[in-house]
Amino acid sequence: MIELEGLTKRFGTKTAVDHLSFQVRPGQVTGFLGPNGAGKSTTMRMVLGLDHPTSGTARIDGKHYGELDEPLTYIGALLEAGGLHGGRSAYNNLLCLAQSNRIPERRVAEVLDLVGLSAVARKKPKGFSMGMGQRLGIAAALLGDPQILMFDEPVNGLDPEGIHWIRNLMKALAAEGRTIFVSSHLMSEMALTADHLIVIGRGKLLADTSMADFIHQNSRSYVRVRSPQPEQLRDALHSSGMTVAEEGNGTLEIDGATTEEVGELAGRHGIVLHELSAQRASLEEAFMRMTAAAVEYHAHDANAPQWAPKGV
Ligand SMILES: Nc1ncnc2c1ncn2[C@@H]1O[C@H](COP(=O)(O)OP(=O)(O)OP(=O)(O)O)[C@@H](O)[C@H]1O
Repeated sequence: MIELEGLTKRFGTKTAVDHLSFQVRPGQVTGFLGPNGAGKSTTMRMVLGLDHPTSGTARIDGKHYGELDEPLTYIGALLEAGGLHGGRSAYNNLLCLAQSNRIPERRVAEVLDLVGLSAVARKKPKGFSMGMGQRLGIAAALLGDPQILMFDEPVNGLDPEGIHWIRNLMKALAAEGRTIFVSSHLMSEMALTADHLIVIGRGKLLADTSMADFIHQNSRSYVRVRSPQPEQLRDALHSSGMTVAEEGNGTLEIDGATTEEVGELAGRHGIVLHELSAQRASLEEAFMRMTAAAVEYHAHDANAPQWAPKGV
């Protein structure tokens, strides 16, 4: 388990992480979400003892990272800036790490096989594609067979096959009872991967919730209907007590109704429909609403937050 208590980091006058307290539990994938610059990487770096907190603590199974004997056997991490040696073969990179953590050499071949890099084990990572580099970083994280794994934006820049592979790997590791903590700035990606969500904005905790609750609370369901007789349809819907919003072009949105109810009502009144569909507002929209006030960089002339995926 990873435990944060009042974790705070200031860089000069800038507060990157602001009194964060939460726990990351075993047996599930916990998504760590927030806009660019929210403080996700800084938080992860403090968990790994790479940045020192201004105040507060980050503990791994009750200990600071520096107090762990052979830390790779407790926690493995894939950070954005990979720490691998480009001029040394993939195999030798992992072998160095294994030796400094008293991990048996046979484990190097095992993890290379696990991530599908056995065929290029003797090649140097400087010639690797982005996807192969990510796989090698994951092999390094898995080397000590740790119970806790932390991935910082692992799908950035990957092709769909690579994204699919990482997603399934994280789920499989969680199903083995491990603690998986993965950061992303994309709600849509996390919706497919995480069981639990921690959302931050400007270094502050905004939500700590199960994915199921987040979806339940934030996804609005409604019926969309389009008719060449919008006035008659609106009056019929109103008189049956439904809440209707007009979207232009004869399109109406009805909250809390089913397509059956709306279709049958239109039929009873002899109203022609050109569209009748059940809709669900995207989680990305809910996430953007939640973090809008906490987004660090806004677009110049729009109210919408700047939300460009990194590396795109
Ligand atoms: N070494 C540093 N010196 C000064 N400011 C820093 C440093 N590291 C991070 N920051 C600032 O702290 C804030 C949080 O950055 P951090 O990289 O942790 O955010 P993030 O949520 O991981 O964002 P991203 O998704 O862009 O990586 C940002 O404003 C960043 O500019």
